Amino acid sequence: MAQDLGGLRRSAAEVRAEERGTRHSGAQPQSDPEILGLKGNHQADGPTDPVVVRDLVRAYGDAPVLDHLDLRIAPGEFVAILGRSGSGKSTLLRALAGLDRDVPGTGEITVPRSVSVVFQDSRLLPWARVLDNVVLGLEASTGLSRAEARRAGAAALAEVGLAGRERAWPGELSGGEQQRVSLARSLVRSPELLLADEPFGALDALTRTRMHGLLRDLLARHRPAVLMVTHDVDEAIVLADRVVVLDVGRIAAERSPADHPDPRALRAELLAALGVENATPDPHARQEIPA
Ligand SMILES: Nc1ncnc2c1ncn2[C@@H]1O[C@H](COP(=O)(O)OP(=O)(O)OP(=O)(O)O)[C@@H](O)[C@H]1O
Repeated sequence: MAQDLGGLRRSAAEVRAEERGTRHSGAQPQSDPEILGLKGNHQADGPTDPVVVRDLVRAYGDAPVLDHLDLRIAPGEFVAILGRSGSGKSTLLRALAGLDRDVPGTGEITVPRSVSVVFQDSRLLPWARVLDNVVLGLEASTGLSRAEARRAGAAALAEVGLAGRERAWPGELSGGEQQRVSLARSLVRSPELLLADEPFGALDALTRTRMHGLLRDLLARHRPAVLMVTHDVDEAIVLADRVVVLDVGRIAAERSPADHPDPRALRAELLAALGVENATPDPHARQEIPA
């Protein structure tokens, strides 16, 4: 048995573990029978439980990529993760998704029962029509009938502005439309936690801005907690309740845009935490983090 998780095939062990509960405890030793993540100390958390990362360590070789990291995400909270290339952003996201079984480490992660992942590339199956991509695995994971799953999938496509495109092939859609399908595929599963790894990183500026508006609307309706990795400081400020800067696997700065008195100063503070010295002076110009 396998289940689709935002485009990822998940093993039976992962699915069983997820059904049992929501708590997993760091990377597993290679010989562990439940090596595939979401294992150990499981508890049936309710829909209002936060995401908790405690003392998380991940390392490739000697150098820690995540260095005793603590992070908490409240239900419905949107946390954006910024950091230079190699600072551990994707490693953190993969740990929360339970996709880092091959990475040595320690620590504890508690996530809600229902987690969806969106990546920079939409990861749609090219040989399946749009609606089939959205509902793939949905019956098995939710207990919906085929007709109910397809109705829910069509409604999700309508929510992302793609009503009428159910029978299109992914290759017939633009990059932005493909990301909309990817969002629909995630949201139709009513996730309590949405993990997004540079979801708009491959889109042009105008499409990206439109996607920001769409995402905000969707989140206002669905209210999952969100952890989004991005290279775009302004995207983080615009979308997130809290912006966290990672530096070599540690939190170097945290800011809540809504509480910050001055957006320009906030931007400058975040860029300074990222080690960007000559920031673009115009706050409306996008500021990407150099590698
Ligand atoms: N499978 C792997 N094997 C060895 N090292 C790895 C592996 N995956 C990641 N790393 C290393 O871990 C560090 C953190 O990687 P990670 O992908 O989490 O960084 P990131 O902050 O997401 O970077 P980017 O912004 O470039 O995507 C990097 O130094 C990277 O080279």
